[in-house]
Amino acid sequence: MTLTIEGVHAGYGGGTVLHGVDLTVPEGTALAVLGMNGAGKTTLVHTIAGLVKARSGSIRLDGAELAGRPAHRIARAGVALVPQGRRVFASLTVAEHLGLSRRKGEWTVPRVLELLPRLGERRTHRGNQLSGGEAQMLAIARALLTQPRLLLLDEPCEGLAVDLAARVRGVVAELTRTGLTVLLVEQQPEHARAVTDRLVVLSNGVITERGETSTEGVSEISMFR
Ligand SMILES: Nc1ncnc2c1ncn2[C@@H]1O[C@H](COP(=O)(O)OP(=O)(O)OP(=O)(O)O)[C@@H](O)[C@H]1O
Repeated sequence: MTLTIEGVHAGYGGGTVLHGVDLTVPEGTALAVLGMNGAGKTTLVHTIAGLVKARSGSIRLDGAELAGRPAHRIARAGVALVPQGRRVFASLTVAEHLGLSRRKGEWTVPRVLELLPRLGERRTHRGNQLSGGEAQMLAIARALLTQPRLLLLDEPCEGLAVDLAARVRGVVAELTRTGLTVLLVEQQPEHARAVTDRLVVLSNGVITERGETSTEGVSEISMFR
């Protein structure tokens, strides 16, 4: 499904964090949102998921307006968020997590475990027994079992060792190949380049750069703004 965001303002209490964000992620492509700490990246994905209310503007999934809908209805429309910091339950096993998240659809537990085999080996482990990389894989698995059409990933490689971060990026790239639409929040341009088609830079709640991730590298992004 294609995500189209136009003129979105959002914030907390009296403060505004997003000052008119516009972006499009065509179906089956991946867009990276880069930006410094505090730029508003998490606020943006939370606003898409309905966890933060858009004060104005439009957020559409294949033309259907999501802005103003409650989070559970946005989830039902096909939007899944893999939150920053994974948020797995310490006392639940991997199998229990998967059972809780499951909805009927093309992403079955066996299919998810085929994509993320390490989780299969860790089925009986509890959340607090998982490594950071395993917890991240579990967070992705949970999101997939909700049968998303748009996957929002908030800094999935944060805090992971280099090899595990590369594995997570490989999984994200694989998901895009299955036709999922992906919006990836990343701090590091070279990580974004490995898995996304395009990128935007968010700075103080506005998009200041837009580019394509070329094979020559993000330092030579072809600007199309
Ligand atoms: N729940 C909240 N209540 C009030 N202000 C918040 C809340 N969450 C975030 N903010 C503020 O909104 C601004 C943007 O934060 P946000 O987490 O969206 O940035 P970010 O780009 O995701 O940063 P990071 O890379 O550190 O995760 C910051 O000034 C932050 O302090």
